[in-house]
Amino acid sequence: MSPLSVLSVASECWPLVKTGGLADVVGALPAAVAPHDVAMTAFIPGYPAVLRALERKRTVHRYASLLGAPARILACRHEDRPLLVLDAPAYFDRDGGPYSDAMGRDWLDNGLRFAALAKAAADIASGQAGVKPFDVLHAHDWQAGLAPAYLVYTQDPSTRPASVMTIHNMAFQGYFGADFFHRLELPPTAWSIDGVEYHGGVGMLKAGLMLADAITTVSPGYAEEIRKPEFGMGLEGLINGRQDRLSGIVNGIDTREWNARTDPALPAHYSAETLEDRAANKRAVEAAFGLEPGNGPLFTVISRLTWQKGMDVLLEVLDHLVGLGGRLALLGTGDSAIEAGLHAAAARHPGRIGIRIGYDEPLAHLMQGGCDAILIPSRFEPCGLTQLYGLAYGCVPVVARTGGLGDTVVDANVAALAAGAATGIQFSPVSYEGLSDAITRTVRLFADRETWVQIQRSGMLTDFSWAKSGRAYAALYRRLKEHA
Ligand SMILES: Nc1ncnc2c1ncn2[C@@H]1O[C@H](COP(=O)(O)OP(=O)(O)O[C@H]2O[C@H](CO)[C@@H](O)[C@H](O)[C@H]2O)[C@@H](O)[C@H]1O
Repeated sequence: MSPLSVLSVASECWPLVKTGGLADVVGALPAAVAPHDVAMTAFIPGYPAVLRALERKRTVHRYASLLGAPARILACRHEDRPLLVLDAPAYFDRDGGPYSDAMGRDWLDNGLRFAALAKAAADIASGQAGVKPFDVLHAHDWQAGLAPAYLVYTQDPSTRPASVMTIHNMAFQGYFGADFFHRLELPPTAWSIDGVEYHGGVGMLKAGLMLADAITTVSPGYAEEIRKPEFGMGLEGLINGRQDRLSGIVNGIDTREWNARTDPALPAHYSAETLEDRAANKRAVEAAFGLEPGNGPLFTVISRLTWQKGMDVLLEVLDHLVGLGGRLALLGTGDSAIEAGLHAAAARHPGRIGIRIGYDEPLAHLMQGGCDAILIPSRFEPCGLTQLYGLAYGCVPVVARTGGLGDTVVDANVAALAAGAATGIQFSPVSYEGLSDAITRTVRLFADRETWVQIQRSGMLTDFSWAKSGRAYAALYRRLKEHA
């Protein structure tokens, strides 16, 4: 059996470019599916940092005009895997982040930038951009949402590859006005409710969900939730209509990057058998955040500071957390009102609450390796990775019972504790009462050392690697190829 070839297209890919969990997953997938005879090539935009980081790039295809601007497809190897990059200076040669300028303002032409990525992906996957055709095109989130549409409307149906659309976050849909349609170089038939049209404009995620051969999301729990209006964000009707194409495959974590035995960001390495060695990491977190020592749990939060992540509710419970003897080390960026609230809380509780506004990958590793519990009060969470990193590092997750959080953390209820199966604390609803009760439970459990260590160990011994999910993606690709 020859390996199945898959082109995975996304706007982020760890370690080259990352703003959130999408990058972790896109970066880890090629290695996850490789043992199952799937050869995956990632395809990402040529942001300046990406082009700088890559060596020995060769041009495999040139566009005089890709949706109006010249572009090249570059091929290279990165971390021993094939990688394709869209070098289109008019779209991607800019300072700032992948989606916004240095001030955090979204680029006005984000629709066109990522439509160009999607169109190039469809050309590559179909063998029209200087490389061999692929069996399957796997598109991630709205930025790649038009790729299945370009396959359907611009490629020969008898030879085009199968497609998968993965939802990492339904809240971002890539919606643009009707005028935008004329920039896409799609045939008029694409302007239809069964195509890219959505509420009188262009829906990029909607197009992918409507036209891909299969839809996945990143946990079974979220796959169920998005069928309901509270979570479907307007797309629940479409999702229900295509339910036979939908499945939930839970994210794994890259156990080479996240390994407490070897992590270069940790002053002290440890395992489930040597948890006492974490103490040195805790001292390092306390020093980094200006925290006084204490007997209660040291909580951490590593998050985008947004409504999705329940960070407004976190602000409400901070006095309660400190009142119970807890401390908090928080790392994040996001809404300015939430950042201001955190600064105020840190000023009220010096030595008890320390915050770092910004993005810092090594610090995130240290916090998982030194703090006692990670708070994740998300209102919705397609999968969530920080609870998985917490499990792997003995940093007990305290999570809202939603989406992938509910699927991956075993609540420390009486039965689970008796069975030695508990790995964290779940709570519901995401409100002052819900979260403050969860913090109270955590403080009590933490005081019972034996029980706490058992919870930490059970988490660390859980299999959160990509093994199972890599197999599930490979099986899906294979089914699609067979039924193409
Ligand atoms: N300030 C900071 N400094 C350093 N690191 C930081 C950071 N803030 C966040 N991170 C890191 O960014 C990642 C966040 O991943 P999540 O899965 O928790 O959420 P996100 O909403 O970005 O992802 C979306 O996609 C992923 C992938 O499918 C889903 O798991 C998730 O539910 C969905 O919302 C983690 O690796 C975390 O450590």
